[in-house]
Amino acid sequence: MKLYRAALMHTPGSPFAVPDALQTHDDGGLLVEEGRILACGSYPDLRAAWPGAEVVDLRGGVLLPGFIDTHVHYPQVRVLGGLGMGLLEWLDKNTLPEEARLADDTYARAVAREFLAALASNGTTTALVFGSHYASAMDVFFGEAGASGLRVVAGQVVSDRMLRPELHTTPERTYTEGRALIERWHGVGRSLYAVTPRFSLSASEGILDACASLLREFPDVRFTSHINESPREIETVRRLFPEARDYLDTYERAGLVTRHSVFAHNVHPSNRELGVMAEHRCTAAHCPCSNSSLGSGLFPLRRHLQAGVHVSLGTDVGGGTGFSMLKEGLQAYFMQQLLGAEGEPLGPAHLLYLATRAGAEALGLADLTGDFGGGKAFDAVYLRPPPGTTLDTVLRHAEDPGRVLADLFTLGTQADVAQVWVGGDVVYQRAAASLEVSV
Ligand SMILES: O=c1[nH]c(=O)c2nc[nH]c2[nH]1
Ligand SMILES: [Zn+2]
Repeated sequence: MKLYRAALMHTPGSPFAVPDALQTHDDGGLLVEEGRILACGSYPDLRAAWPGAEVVDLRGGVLLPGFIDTHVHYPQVRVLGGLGMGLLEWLDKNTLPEEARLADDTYARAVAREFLAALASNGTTTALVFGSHYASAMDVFFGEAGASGLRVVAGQVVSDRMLRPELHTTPERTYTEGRALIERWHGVGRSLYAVTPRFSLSASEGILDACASLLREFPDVRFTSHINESPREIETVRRLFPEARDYLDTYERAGLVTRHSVFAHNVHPSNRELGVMAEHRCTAAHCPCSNSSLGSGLFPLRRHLQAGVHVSLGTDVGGGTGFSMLKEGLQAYFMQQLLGAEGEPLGPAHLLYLATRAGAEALGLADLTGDFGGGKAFDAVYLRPPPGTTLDTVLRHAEDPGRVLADLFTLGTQADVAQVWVGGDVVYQRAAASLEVSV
């Protein structure tokens, strides 16, 4: 049994629903046994109640629940930085040529390792991962994910038009390859499967129906895709699906809008779409860095909240600008500021919730991860800025926990991530002398 001692913060509830959702302990303790949290509270109280527990002294930094990235592309890590393009040009010129390279398993393995290492070193402990178009690259990915210790929900991406021929499949292969991957990987270790048509623009009704067959056969499997990202994309989908009422309807008619569905972007939804998303309790994964970089638009967070649609956060690497969920939270804040009177004012508790607990809820994993509640897995990120950095200076002068959290989102980077645990296992440790001091 270990007692981790640090300043700690988490959001067991939603700050969009309750005012005191942020819980903090300046001198906090987390009691952990076999990777599970037994108790979370003030260190002196826990120390008195469990005097025999081994103390891991992490004072000087802040312990947060591990970040949960609900939209990030495995094959795109090497093509980050493709600036100056809108979505469709960016896919065509920057991204799809790279995705085609994952046909080679050796290449795919190197990319998978880079991708998983980047998640862990940024403090992300769970991710909903948009996969590769190639089934073999997904076998490689799930194998590497198991070795990394991270929680991943991932699936083969399927498309049968409008991309490039080598990335296209058929409804039959969508079903047979998807089924084999689910049987091999869903529920194995910390991995789960997500059925993943790329977007309706690149998927015929046959492909969407094959996806629906997989979901009917494996009801516990998750679903993810893109929606309502850019005006040109939306217009193309309208032309491709003349019968559909709107973009969501292309998925809805196939039976793909469920509690297990996570739709990335949704920057330009209609009120009807928001109503249907709320009714089915699915999630919009907001990706503010990607929306800014690709010029997709300003996410209408308030309209989602007013309609009752659940919202989580995603980095959308490589349309986004990196793996940091701290940066993503800050950009979400910026975008609401830029919306003026239509923006939803976000405070540090909202940012932490969006980067952690909201993702766990989106993925149906809130009983397992997303906060430090008793019985949950010890999935955590320890942020400790190197001495002399601006964040280090600012934190020394922060007057209350809310301000500490705001400072972490404003100034925190990958360099401030000192250690990361999943289920009590260390999955990342910054190169330096060990930070664990047993007393
Ligand atoms: O941000 C995005 N990244 C992608 O790779 C993609 N594919 C379809 N639509 C997309 N949007
Ligand atoms: Zn995406």
